[in-house]
Amino acid sequence: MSAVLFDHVTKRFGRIVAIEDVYLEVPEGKIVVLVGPNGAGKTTLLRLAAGILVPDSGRIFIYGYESTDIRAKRRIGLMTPMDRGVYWRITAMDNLVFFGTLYGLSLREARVRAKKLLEELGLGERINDWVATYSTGMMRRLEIARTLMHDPDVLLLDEPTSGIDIDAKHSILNFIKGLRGRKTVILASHDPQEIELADMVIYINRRILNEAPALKIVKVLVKGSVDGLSEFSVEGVGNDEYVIVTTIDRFNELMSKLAMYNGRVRVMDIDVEVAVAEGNARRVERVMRRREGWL
Ligand SMILES: Nc1ncnc2c1ncn2[C@@H]1O[C@H](COP(=O)(O)OP(=O)(O)OP(=O)(O)O)[C@@H](O)[C@H]1O
Repeated sequence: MSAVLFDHVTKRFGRIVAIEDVYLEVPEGKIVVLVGPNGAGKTTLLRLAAGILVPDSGRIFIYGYESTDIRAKRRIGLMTPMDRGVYWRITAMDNLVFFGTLYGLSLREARVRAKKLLEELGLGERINDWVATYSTGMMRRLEIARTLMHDPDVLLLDEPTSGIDIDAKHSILNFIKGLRGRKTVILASHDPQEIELADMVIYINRRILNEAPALKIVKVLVKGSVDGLSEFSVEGVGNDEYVIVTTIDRFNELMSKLAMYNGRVRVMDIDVEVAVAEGNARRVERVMRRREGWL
C-alpha cells in the first residue's frame, strides 16, 4: 500500500484550477520532492494530503484512510513556514509538551520525546528558553519538532529551509536525511539542496508533468556551464546556454545532478515530447515553457 495516494485529484479556488487530475502514489519511507514554478499547486497538494483542504473531485488516501479521516490525520504532520505554529511566550519544551499532550501523550512521554527531538535538531542547549528569544532558523527547527511530536508516519514540509541561515539549514537537511526509510516525506521546494534529498522528484505545474506514461523525451534548457554531465547529451546553443536531452525515466537523475551545481546552473525551460501511439507518429507537444528559472 502507498503511504499517500492522490487518486485523480482536482482542486479549484473559484475560477483558479490549482490542482488538476493529479494521480500520485508516494511509497512508504521515501523522500518525494515537489518542484515547479510559483503558484504551481505544491502547497495546495500538501494541504490536501493533510486533510485541511478537500478536493473538488478525486480522493486522497493516507495508508488507506481518506485524508479528512481522523485516522489519516494522526499519521500526518504538516509544517508550513507561513503558519506560526508555536507559542512565543513559553519555552520550547513547554510548547512541545503542550502539543504532545493534545495528541494524547502522557506528560512523561511528551517530555522524553520533546527532549529527543530538540536534541536531534540541534536545539538541545536551548530547550528551556522562551521561544521569543529564538532566531528564525531555531524557530523553524522547533516547528519541525512540533510536527513530529505525535510521531506521524508522513511528514509534509513546505520549503522547510527557506529564509534561514546556513547552519540551521544544514541541521534541518541532515535531520530530514535521517528520516529516510523511517518516515515518508513530501517536501515542496525551490531549493537545490532540498531537491538533492529526493528519492523521487515530481515536477508539477497544476498537473504532474513527469509521471504520465506517454511522456518520453525531455529537453532541458539551462544557463551556466554544465561540465561533468557526460552521461547526458548536452549541446551548447550559445550565450552560455545548453540543451540537455534525456529520457523521462532519467529526468529525476538529471534534476538531482543539476541541483548539485548549487545555483550556478539555472533551468530556463523544459520541453517534453509526447509519443503518440496511433500510427507510431511522434508529435512534439510543448507542455511547458518557462523563461524564469525555478531551481
Ligand atoms: N486559499 C486560496 N484561495 C484562493 N486561491 C488559492 C488559495 N490557495 C492557493 N490558491 C491559488 O492556487 C494556486 C496554487 O497555489 P499554491 O500555493 O498551491 O502554489 P505553490 O506551488 O505552493 O506556489 P509557491 O511556490 O509560490 O509556494 C495559485 O494560483 C494560488 O493563487
